[in-house]
Amino acid sequence: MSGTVQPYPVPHSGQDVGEAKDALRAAIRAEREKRSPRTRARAGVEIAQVVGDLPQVREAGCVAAYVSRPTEPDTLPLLEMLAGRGVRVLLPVLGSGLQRDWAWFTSADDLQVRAPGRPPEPGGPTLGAGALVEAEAIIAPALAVDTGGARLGQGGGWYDRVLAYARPEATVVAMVFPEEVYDAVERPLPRQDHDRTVDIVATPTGWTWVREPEGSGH
Ligand SMILES: Nc1nc2c(c(=O)[nH]1)N(C=O)[C@@H](CNc1ccc(C(=O)N[C@@H](CCC(=O)O)C(=O)O)cc1)CN2
Ligand SMILES: Nc1ncnc2c1ncn2[C@@H]1O[C@H](COP(=O)(O)OP(=O)(O)OP(=O)(O)O)[C@@H](O)[C@H]1O
Repeated sequence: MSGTVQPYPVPHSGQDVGEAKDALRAAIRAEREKRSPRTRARAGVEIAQVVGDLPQVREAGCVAAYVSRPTEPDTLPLLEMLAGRGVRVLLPVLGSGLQRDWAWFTSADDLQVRAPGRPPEPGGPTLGAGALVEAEAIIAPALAVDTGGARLGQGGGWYDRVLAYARPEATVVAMVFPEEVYDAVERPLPRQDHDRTVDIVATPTGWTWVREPEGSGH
């Protein structure tokens, strides 16, 4: 057992949804700090298998993904698996602010932290925010996801904004550690109007729909 817990800070009176999100982010980040580099590396290998086997990813010619930061599940095994299959992989580029842009994954060696605190980024030409329309599957980072599709991110609103460029039928897959999947009835994640829901949550141990697939009749 990893010994990690599922934080759910009790909201106090007068706290708004944004503050509740921040309290939860802080608690989940603290749990993430406790995982060893070995656990995180193993999670990366396992989650690559899980996500790589998703039918929506197997069928995709273009996938948008991201380069993990130190406490996130490692995404490099997934990036290399997809590239090895000949899938085109879009990666976030933040530019000087938190601008939303994309560039193609070419190789692990090309990924570099280009500003302190930022995720590693590819060095190739940027393609504009709208390049996301190419992706048939979108793998998004998250701190937590609930079983109703709510996603808690790092708090920049980057994905909430950039998902406006996704094609409507693209499948959005959030990747988290198993303890970060929340029951939408017992422990719903704080949610705001601008929050974009995700379709699938993937962890190193498996994946599940968190939103009814189109045409499921529900
Ligand atoms: N791996 C990864 N890539 C991602 C995201 C993510 O959550 N994880 N994002 C999800 O949306 C976007 C980037 N979001 C970001 C949001 C905030 C900061 C940020 O505040 N950075 C601070 C330093 C923070 C630190 O040191 O930890 C800074 O730039 O000053 C950076 C990226 C796109 N790429
Ligand atoms: N579509 C949007 N348009 C304008 N502002 C937005 C939009 N989405 C998010 N924001 C703003 O971005 C900030 C962070 O949003 P939120 O807390 O939902 O981030 P997050 O989804 O956790 O982060 P990220 O997507 O970067 O991982 C909030 O102040 C919010 O008002």
